[in-house]
Amino acid sequence: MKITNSLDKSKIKFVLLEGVHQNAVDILKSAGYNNIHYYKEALDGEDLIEAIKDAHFVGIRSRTHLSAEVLLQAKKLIAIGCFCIGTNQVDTEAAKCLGIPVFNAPFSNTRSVAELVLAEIILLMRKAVQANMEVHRGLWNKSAVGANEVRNKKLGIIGYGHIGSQLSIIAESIGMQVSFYDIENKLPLGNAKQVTSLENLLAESDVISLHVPENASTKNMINAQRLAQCKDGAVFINAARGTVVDIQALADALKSGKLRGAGVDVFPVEPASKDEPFVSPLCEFDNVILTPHIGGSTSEAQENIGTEVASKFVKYSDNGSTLSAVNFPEVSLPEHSGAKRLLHIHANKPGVMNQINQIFMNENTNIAAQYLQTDAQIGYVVIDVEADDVADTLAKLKAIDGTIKARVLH
Ligand SMILES: NC(=O)C1=CN([C@@H]2O[C@H](COP(=O)(O)OP(=O)(O)OC[C@H]3O[C@@H](n4cnc5c(N)ncnc54)[C@H](O)[C@@H]3O)[C@@H](O)[C@H]2O)C=CC1
Ligand SMILES: O=C(O)CCC(=O)C(=O)O
Repeated sequence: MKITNSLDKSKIKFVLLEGVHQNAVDILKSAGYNNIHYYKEALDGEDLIEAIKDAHFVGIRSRTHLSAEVLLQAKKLIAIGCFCIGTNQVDTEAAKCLGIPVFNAPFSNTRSVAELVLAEIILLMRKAVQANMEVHRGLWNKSAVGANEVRNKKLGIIGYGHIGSQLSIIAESIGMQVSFYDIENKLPLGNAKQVTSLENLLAESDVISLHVPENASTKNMINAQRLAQCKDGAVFINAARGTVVDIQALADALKSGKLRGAGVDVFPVEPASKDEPFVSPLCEFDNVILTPHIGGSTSEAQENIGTEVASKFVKYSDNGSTLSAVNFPEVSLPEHSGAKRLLHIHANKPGVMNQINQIFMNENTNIAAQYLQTDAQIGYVVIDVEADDVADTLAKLKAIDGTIKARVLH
């Protein structure tokens, strides 16, 4: 009989929240994981803790908040998957210190966001958003005043990453002149130009679009002072994160007529479900497109994300690979047929690796391969051994001072 020592696949519990794409479920099932608990909505508070307290893998989108306190209650958690780009809804540092890698899908919905933004730019520049509201109310106000083509207009992109750079290309293809501001030096695509002053970008652009992540440097990056620096009559788009813009300052800039209009997909506080009402000072404006954080919500994007993140779960569960984890030492591993694979996550302090290797020396076990990556806080070592039964070895590894997690793979 083949001894495996590892957890039976049927016992590995996956909790998928926020209606992630069916592809994710299919991929897990085809890899032999059938213990899948699927929720259409986000969960919070006690409901969230109850759902994930004995889960090994948790998949979320942007609405579920996994704080350090919540993670501490999920004692069996092996990995988290954000079925989106942003990982700001997870305390990724706390997860790392608990030995939990966080995976995401860094590209799969970027085209969808860029397309939505482009559509909003055209509609807002044409005043078609107000026109739509007026016609719905029975008002036939046929006018060219304040309506413009986007051809030859200046688009200023803040954050020239995966989304900003794609927007740059498609906006240029319809004749816009693109400049961008980014804290990093970026290769300008097409005829785009990088500028070093955010103030100048705001002053020169007919349209401003934000594509930065949520972090300390971007919190309220667009405030009353920055909005005052914008060109009169500019269009303003935020499909990045709600915390990047002072929402009251944006409402004031719309009320005063400083801005021609805005497209806003993300908000400082977003309802956790469709049962909660949406409240915002932006609701009163006809010249503002408000969308419920749907920048990445297309069939194409969700299907790709479902495949990408579920595949990362399977890879980590079956093989131990942490490639592309956002918070964890990255190890890309070959197959381990013919060997038992032990995974050990530990505090990165002197002596731990010595103790690990000592165990194998004392047992006289042949190490077929060893892979180690560390960062300032943790070390992740993967050891392939030629042995049938590693239950004792695993117990000894778990007993080493500084061990965060240890497991053996199928
Ligand atoms: N509305 C939606 O449904 C979606 C929203 N997003 C949001 O869009 C953000 C951007 O996505 P990607 O382009 O894929 O990210 P990315 O990481 O590829 O690009 C972000 C860019 O912002 C730059 N940046 C960071 N801090 C900055 C600062 N203080 N000033 C100027 N530039 C700064 C970075 O250097 C990088 O080039 C995500 O972090 C996410 O929050 C992403 C997908 C869907
Ligand atoms: O579609 C989602 O759930 C979130 C999209 C998003 O904001 C992201 O990918 O960062």
